Amino acid sequence: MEKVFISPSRYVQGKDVLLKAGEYVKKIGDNALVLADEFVWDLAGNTVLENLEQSGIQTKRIVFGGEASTEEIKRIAADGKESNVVIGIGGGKTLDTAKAVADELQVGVVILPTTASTDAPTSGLSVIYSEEGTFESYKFYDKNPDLVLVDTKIIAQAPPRFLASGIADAMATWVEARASIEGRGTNMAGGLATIAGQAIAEKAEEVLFEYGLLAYEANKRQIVTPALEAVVEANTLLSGLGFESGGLGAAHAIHNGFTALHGEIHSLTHGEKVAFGTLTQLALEDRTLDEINTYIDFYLALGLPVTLEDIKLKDVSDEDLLKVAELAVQEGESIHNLPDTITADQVVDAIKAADQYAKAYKQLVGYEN
Ligand SMILES: NC(=O)c1ccc[n+]([C@@H]2O[C@H](COP(=O)([O-])OP(=O)(O)OC[C@H]3O[C@@H](n4cnc5c(N)ncnc54)[C@H](O)[C@@H]3O)[C@@H](O)[C@H]2O)c1
Ligand SMILES: [Zn+2]
Repeated sequence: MEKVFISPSRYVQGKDVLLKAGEYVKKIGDNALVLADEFVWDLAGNTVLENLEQSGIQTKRIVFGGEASTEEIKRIAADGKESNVVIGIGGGKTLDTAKAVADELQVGVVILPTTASTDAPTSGLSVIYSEEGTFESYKFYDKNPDLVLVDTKIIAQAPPRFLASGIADAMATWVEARASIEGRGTNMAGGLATIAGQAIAEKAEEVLFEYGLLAYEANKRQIVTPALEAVVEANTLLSGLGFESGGLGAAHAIHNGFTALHGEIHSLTHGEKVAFGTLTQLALEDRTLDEINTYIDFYLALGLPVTLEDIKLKDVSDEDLLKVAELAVQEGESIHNLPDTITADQVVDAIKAADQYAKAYKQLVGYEN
């Protein structure tokens, strides 16, 4: 199989870069379909819209309903017949929907994340859910976004929980890419990982261990610091390129399985569920005590969930865990990139092991919730 590496055409990051939206977007299109949810329209959308109009770009304002579902994509695409560029402003689901609409209309796409909560901004794919929020599929595109514009001032003002979630999503990147590379798995670009894909995934983890906690503190004070800039880049660019061109493994497959359960687990962010999925993958892979404890310790410092209780599954039944595991090992899931053949039974045991290891660690260090 050949090696493949893909990426967005342009990535711009810095304080107040949203105020340059018009300047950058006009190189891509002059008639924009602009998508954000109600909250993000007030937060940043209206400012961007004004800026685009000042640059002579025609705009159409769309309110995103909240789920990256096939129905929502169709509804929005029907409004975009005259547009030659789609702009998504907000969190992962808005951005995924914007990419899908742009693909449907076969026009350019610009991504303006207002949080660093996921590595969705740079990828050439969307994660599609049912209207009820259950994972359905990955939808792949011919190209990645034309432009990703990341305003660190806006991100510094978002809740720290979002940054921590993005750190968790980005911490999964190297754990999963390493497993996929060891298993000669297929990356999200449809090939083997390049040296670049591998190096970028590995660098994401290095930056996060070095600056993650400093950035989290900066975010609590809503300030932009070099550490925050580094972590926003690690969560967004390094993790985005790293997972897509490095390869996914078990953590995301297990996350996808969890989305099928009902109840309180739905109040968790994508990154929070991925954090537990990552600990589960480490247990599945037979990593050492030291290595596993390093991750648990880092996650606890960031307020991330590490046990089943933390992900609102304290009393989960074996039947539900088996359901999660069966979805995680279904055909086409990224868990099959791992070197060994993984069964649902092994996934159930790994989930319980991850839960138990974290409980033991909390007890060891006298951690109190
Ligand atoms: N396509 C990809 O490559 C990829 C990668 C990772 C994750 N994802 C997807 O991303 C989704 C998760 O995204 P998410 O975690 O960003 O959640 P989300 O998109 O579901 O929700 C984000 C929420 O945060 C709010 N928000 C946005 N900016 C804010 C700000 N600055 N301050 C306060 N609130 C703000 C929004 O109004 C929204 O309610 C999942 O569907 C996941 O599958 C996709
Ligand atoms: Zn993710």
